[in-house]
Amino acid sequence: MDFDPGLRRSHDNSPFTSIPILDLSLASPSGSPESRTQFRSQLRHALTDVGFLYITNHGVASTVISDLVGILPELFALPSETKSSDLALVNTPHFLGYSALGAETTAGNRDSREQFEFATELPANPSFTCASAADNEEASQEFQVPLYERLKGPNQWPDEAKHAGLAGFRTMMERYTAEMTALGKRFLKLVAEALDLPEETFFSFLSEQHRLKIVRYPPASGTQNNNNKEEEFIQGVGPHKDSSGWWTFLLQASPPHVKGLQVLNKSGQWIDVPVIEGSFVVNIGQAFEVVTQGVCKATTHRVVLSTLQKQERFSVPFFQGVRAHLTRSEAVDTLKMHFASWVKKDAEGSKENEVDSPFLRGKYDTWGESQLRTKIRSHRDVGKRWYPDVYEQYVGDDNK
Ligand SMILES: O=C(O)CCC(=O)C(=O)O
Ligand SMILES: [Fe+2]
Repeated sequence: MDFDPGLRRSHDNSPFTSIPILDLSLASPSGSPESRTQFRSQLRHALTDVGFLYITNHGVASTVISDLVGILPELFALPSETKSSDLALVNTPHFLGYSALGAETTAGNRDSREQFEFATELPANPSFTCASAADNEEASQEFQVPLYERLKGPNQWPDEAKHAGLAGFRTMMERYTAEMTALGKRFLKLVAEALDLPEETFFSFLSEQHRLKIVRYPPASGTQNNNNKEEEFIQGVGPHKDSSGWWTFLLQASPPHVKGLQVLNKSGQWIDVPVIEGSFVVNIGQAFEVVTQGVCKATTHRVVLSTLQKQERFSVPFFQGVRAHLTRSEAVDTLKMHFASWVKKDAEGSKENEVDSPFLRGKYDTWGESQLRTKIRSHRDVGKRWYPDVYEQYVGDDNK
């Protein structure tokens, strides 16, 4: 299927002022050739000029979404002792579990959110479970498995028998994870096509483990002097590019009047990403930017909470996992030839396609190790307890 190469020049240099909405039903194999061509060109624009888009008619059953959205308040209503002790992130080496409000900082400021992290349910690697067996066979095997494999493992599930409101939670989450895994792969085929690549090109970059966060932003309260008459904004999560996954599929799990998510355009304006019911917000992660030579950008975004709105906000980002043993040279070289002409065209007179990524700048050759470093640096209690051999090294390595 050849695509008009002229469209490669369609890079529109004006900054975006809204987020494109892509109707996945247009891309259906049973659709007309015209609608599929139209879809490809809209998707290409979103990929190369925005880095963010909504998808509608995505095929995920609405009950799978509404069941999950309905149960989220119950999850956060668990006693704080249960959240911060029984389900705490520090309980396991997999960075799965609960982080309390204020535990995270982004862009130098404290975020105002609490969250549970879950992932595709996987068994813990057996070679890491015999910690003290220094001279037996299993222990010698331990050295053959990279430490980052320890990021994979089982979830910490709340006890549904003890908390009636959470009945069915695990089933709902597993169903949601399976649906998002499948949607993610369907979507990557469309992305590959829109970039003139064979449809399965991006599958070889994926991991078996995808991660999801369930996030709650509490209602914002203003400073005492202001008496809440003037609008102030509190940082829900500070400006960042998504660094932990290949692509992010975000469910804004609050009603449309609850605002918060914003995306930065090239002129430095923050563009609102309002809730559109029945949609997912989809955005590019940094590894994808590296592999596409900067043609598809990971775009900066943030969540701000208005002191006038005073409403809690829920969201569920699904981070499609990147294969942990992906090396820097593989990431950079695999599609270099394909994107070379795109890069040249866009680079005329500008440095727009230069990629600045912690993975490329860092000392560690694999994606897994670079992720492990980032996670240990942001959750030092987990690092100290479970990764004592590399803790000092990672914490001392700033990689600015
Ligand atoms: O809560 C949101 O809407 C966005 C969250 C986000 O950007 C993230 O966790 O990476
Ligand atoms: Fe994000």
